[in-house]
Amino acid sequence: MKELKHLNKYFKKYWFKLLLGILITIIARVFSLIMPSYVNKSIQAIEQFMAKNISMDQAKEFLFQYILIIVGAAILSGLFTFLMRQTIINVSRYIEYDLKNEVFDHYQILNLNFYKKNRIGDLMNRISEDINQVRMYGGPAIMYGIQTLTLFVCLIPLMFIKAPTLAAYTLLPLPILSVLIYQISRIIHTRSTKVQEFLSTLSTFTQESFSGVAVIKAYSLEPKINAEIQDLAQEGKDTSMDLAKVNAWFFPLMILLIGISNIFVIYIGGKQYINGEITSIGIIAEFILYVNMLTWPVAVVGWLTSIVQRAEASQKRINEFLKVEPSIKNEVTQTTPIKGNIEFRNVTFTYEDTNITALDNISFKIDAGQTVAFLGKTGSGKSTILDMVARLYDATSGEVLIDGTPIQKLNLNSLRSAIGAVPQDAFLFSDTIENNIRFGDETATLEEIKEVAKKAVVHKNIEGFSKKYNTVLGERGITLSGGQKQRVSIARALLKNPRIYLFDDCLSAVDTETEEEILNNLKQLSEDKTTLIVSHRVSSAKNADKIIVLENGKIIQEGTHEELNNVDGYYKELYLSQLSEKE
Ligand SMILES: Nc1ncnc2c1ncn2[C@@H]1O[C@H](COP(=O)(O)OP(=O)(O)OP(=O)(O)O)[C@@H](O)[C@H]1O
Repeated sequence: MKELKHLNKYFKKYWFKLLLGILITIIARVFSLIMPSYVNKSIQAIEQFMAKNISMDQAKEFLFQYILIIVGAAILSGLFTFLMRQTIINVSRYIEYDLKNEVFDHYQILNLNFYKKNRIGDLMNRISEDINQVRMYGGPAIMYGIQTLTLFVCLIPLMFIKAPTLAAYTLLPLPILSVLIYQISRIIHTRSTKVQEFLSTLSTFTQESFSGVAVIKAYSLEPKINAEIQDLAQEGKDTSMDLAKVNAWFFPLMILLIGISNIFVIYIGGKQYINGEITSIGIIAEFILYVNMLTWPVAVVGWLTSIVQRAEASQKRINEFLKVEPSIKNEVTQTTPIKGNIEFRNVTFTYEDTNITALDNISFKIDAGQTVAFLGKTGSGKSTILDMVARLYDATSGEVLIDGTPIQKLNLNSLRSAIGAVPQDAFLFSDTIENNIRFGDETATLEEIKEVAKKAVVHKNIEGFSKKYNTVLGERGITLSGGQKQRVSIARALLKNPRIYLFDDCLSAVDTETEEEILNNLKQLSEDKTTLIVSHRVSSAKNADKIIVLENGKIIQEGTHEELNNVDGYYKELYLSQLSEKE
């Protein structure tokens, strides 16, 4: 129960509803207890009439009264049962909602490293399936727990007062039932976990098959995929059959044990009646009803134990993630305006997971408003520099300064709001093109969106779609070409109108003419903004105020296009080779 303590704050938050729910549960159970004793009384009235102790009219009157009480109690018990679900189950839904928000908010503050270490499927499972298991503890477990407790506390003493020997025999098989249900629940749990795991494997496999359908078709992999799916389906069938087998035991066992208890009541009760130890057959009827009322709660004791165990295991998995501290924290509460001066002072950065030193003692300065291009072979550390400016990572040693202040001393939101980043692999959401661009500025009008799309040279493409800016992208909509995606992504950054632009190789998929046009537009728009451009093309870099060439995380060349073109080295070679390619 240690892990489930995490939920106490939510129980405190909803204490009133919870308490009300518990009270209502008790009332609902107490009303349901009225019926059996009035069934007993009704039979006794008939016995009295048969023994000619009371007249027909008196018997009818008694029966009428008792039936009214039984019906009244049943209605009230039903009404309170309804209210019980409305309170306790609602509380569990509120807790589920709060917990999902808590986990999601926490996911959002965690850094990229966290997402690299954990699989998306696992993140999703913890926020959906695990929270659902925990909800079972916060709602149904409490509700059935209180119900069972109330029933035990009220009913067992009542049974012993009415007929102690009969009570003892009636209750005898019930603990066995509880233990059996507990054992079965445990087996069901293990097997259903296997089914869940299988479903997760199956959905990952099918999702990948659909996403990679183009590759599958191009390489004629259909037979191979079909064979794999068949193996998976066979495995799925086997695990589901295992579960079905054990599930099939649940109700027959309950019915068997109820049957045994009923036989005890009839046999022992009958003998006692014959011996004159109990006065009326009504008591036997009353006890049969008690047995049936007790069976489910007794079974529930076993079931509840397994619910609590599952919830504990799930909460443990949730807590594992909740305990992960973000390595990049916002330590500054007041906003910090950003001008756009950037300085790297002896910065070294090693990726934790791969141990690759992407930047090795790098130093450079960029003044606000300058445009700087980063060139270098693949894997030389260019993207890492941009990620560090956006503080997606902190330096392993050395310092990154923005406007002369160490980056850690800036408000993280102020910093990120001042940055318009276009990543290497532009990501667009399954939404309209208009909304995808609007991410840059939620308040922008369609006209403003069109304006930036024109600057990113994608407006004409968008106008070419039948639904224009209303065209839905992604799974349910059309797929943009690589170059169109990049340009929509640039439009999004332009709309943000930030102090610092980070363009990470974002023109790689557009032809050189369009690249030229976009670069000219960017030049005008980013006149007073600090602009960092990562590229493999000299054409994207040559107009920059400064060009930095990297190799294995070190700066090997630095200067303007003219300066670097006058010395032998990486830049000049690249320029000449790209020039001859163009010709
Ligand atoms: N998230 C990451 N986790 C671990 N290692 C990484 C990560 N990102 C990059 N690296 C490694 O760091 C080094 C520098 O990568 P980086 O992406 O900065 O290079 P790049 O110059 O931008 O390359 P490209 O031109 O291919 O985009 C590479 O060796 C790469 O494998």
